[in-house]
Amino acid sequence: MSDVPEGWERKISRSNNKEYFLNIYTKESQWDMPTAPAKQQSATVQASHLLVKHKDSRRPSSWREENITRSKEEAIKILEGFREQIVSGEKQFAELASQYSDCSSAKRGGDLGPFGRGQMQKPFEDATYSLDIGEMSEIISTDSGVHIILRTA
Ligand SMILES: Cn1nc(-c2ccccc2)cc1C(=O)N[C@H](Cc1nc2ccccc2[nH]1)C(=O)O
Repeated sequence: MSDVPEGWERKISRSNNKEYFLNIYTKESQWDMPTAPAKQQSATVQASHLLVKHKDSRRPSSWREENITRSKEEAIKILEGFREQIVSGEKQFAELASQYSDCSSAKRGGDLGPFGRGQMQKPFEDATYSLDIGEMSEIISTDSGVHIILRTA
């Protein structure tokens, strides 16, 4: 049986008895035989966010409010309040995101799913990639509004 490149482990799927390959560093798996040593950093990250839009947002409208007129300063104050409630443990991130986020991901507790570099607005991408898993960002600003980000994977 041919060996696998460095960092990969051969496994047998319990669901269909087929062979698959596990990256021992990132715990990502694939069906195809790897042809190179396993990458030690995952290409994608996963995060949830709570977005508060303002009148200068790229699209000053959301599922919560048809016409958003608050100023950026007001949006930051609102978001600071949410961040304090999360840091104190009074509220959970997903609870506040689902109720107050101006992003349509609110319906998933703010979860954006996995994404790689080049997919999200740069300030958002850089902030997420600089977080450790489980860490919450300070308030960051994009063309969409102001956000707090919780990195989840
Ligand atoms: C990037 N993205 N993913 C979703 C999403 C993901 C999962 C389930 C439902 C919606 C919504 C969006 C999105 O761009 N939403 C925009 C607001 C917004 N702008 C963002 C900029 C960066 C990251 C997330 C952002 N979300 C909107 O609703 O006006």
